[in-house]
Amino acid sequence: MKLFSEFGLDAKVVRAITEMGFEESTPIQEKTIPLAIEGKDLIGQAQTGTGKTAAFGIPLVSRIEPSEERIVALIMCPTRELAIQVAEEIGKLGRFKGIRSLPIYGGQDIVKQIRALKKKPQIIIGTPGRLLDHINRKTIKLDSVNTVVLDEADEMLDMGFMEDIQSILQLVPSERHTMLFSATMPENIKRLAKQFLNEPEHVSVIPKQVSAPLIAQSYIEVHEKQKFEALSRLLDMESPELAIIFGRTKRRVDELSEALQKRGYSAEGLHGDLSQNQRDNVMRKFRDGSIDVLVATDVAARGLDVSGVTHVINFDLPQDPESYVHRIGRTGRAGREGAAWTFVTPREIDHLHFIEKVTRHRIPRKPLPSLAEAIEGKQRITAERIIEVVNQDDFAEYKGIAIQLLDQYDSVQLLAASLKLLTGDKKDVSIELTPEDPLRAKKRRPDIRNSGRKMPGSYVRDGGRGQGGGGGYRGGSDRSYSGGDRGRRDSRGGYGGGGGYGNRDDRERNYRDSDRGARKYDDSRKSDSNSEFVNS
Ligand SMILES: Nc1ncnc2c1ncn2[C@@H]1O[C@H](COP(=O)(O)OP(=O)(O)OP(=O)(O)O)[C@@H](O)[C@H]1O
Ligand SMILES: [Mg+2]
Repeated sequence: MKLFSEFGLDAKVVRAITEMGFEESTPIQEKTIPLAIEGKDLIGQAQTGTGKTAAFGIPLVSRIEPSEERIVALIMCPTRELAIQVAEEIGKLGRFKGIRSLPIYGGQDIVKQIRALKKKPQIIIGTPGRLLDHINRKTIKLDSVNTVVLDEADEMLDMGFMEDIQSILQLVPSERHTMLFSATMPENIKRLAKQFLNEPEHVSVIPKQVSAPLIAQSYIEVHEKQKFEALSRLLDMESPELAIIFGRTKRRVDELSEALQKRGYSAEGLHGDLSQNQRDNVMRKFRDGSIDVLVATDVAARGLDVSGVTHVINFDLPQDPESYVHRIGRTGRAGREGAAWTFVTPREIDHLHFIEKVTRHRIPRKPLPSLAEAIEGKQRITAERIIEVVNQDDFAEYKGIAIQLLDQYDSVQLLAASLKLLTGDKKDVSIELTPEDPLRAKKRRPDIRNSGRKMPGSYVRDGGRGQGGGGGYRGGSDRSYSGGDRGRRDSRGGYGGGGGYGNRDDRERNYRDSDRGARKYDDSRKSDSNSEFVNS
């Protein structure tokens, strides 16, 4: 591995990297930094949590002069939380060099953003909806931009964002340096991406499996109605430091976070219908550990980097393999280990197998945690908490009563009773969640398989391993999930008006929310699509 001091970077940038605690580059950083500094267009693919942000951030801040007063670089991200996080990292990287960067996202006061833009940032990190809004207001001009990064490129170029991205890129001079990054890069997206790139270099450090290797993956087969019980047992048994639980819809997230709170877990929900203030609060609490459990829709699936997340639980199976890879990738980051658990209802087993095939990773089945395992887990945690307090030795004022109690009762009895009290069992609070319909795998039409057409859902790596397979998922190129159901996006809250920006920048999957208009798919996409999955 190459040390950051060996890249020939500006000393101020190296100092910033060192202060961030990085010494050695990760593989994607080692490969992309020199190319990006040269100004080479590239598609960078590497597993979740392997430092793609710095892979584009370091060359970006290296190439910009602090005296520059125009916007020269644009980074686009699919969600607000990610834009904020990436801006934070870019800010740190450019700190000593005096590079000015600014996040621009929906839900935040636009007047405040306009004021911040007057400070002449050189790098804008934004979500497409709000960016377009500023462009229309002429508060952001892109005619000096010479570098564009699409973080989570496959998500950004997927149908829900394509039009916005196209409109934005049309305003950026074509003489520019463009870089795309993601942990997943389906072939059809790669092809599409080439529209925006100039002789791109493919930099791929995806070894055998697409998902990150330090994540222990398991699934539990469970009926819809047993899911909540399974979840609370799993949380008790595993006692995560921090956990993210993914639910399929916003309603699910609301109900689930409320149910968890009732049962005594410190949980809150995150989805696109919350106000930006609420979203910021939830993220802040999760990042500083004031809550242990974040319940979220796919709005939290991509890019978020919260240290201490030891567990990801898919309460509902994700719609597609990419979503699975990104969701579980919220743990097992930066060399740390993590655990990912997925609940699968009996009718969804085929869908799980599809995810396994595409991600090339067999997910072992585990039994539902028993009540005994759950209780044992909870007791262990309470005992650990007591020992922690004992070690702190800061309870002198309790010693008097302890001596009195020990005079009258047996010590084991006393401690067991205290443990029971502290463990705080709230199992008797009854919980009722609205059931979600299962995801179903539709039978693949045999003519597609035999016609020599490539199969969907491929993750062909550069170098072409696995090319040309007739069957299976390796040789394929068209990713096709759920024809019209995927890619619905929030079309409320248009532009122009002072308020009411809605959540245009988050493409959340509102499968069941009928108040959202499903976006029409264009014909080329349709003909690409074999409708692998339908959403019942
Ligand atoms: N060279 C490095 N040494 C140590 N830690 C690093 C290094 N580069 C990045 N990190 C840390 O690794 C974590 C993951 O980085 P980052 O969020 O950029 O991953 P990513 O590849 O973009 O993941 P995702 O696909 O989920 O978006 C961050 O906490 C980051 O600070
Ligand atoms: Mg990232």
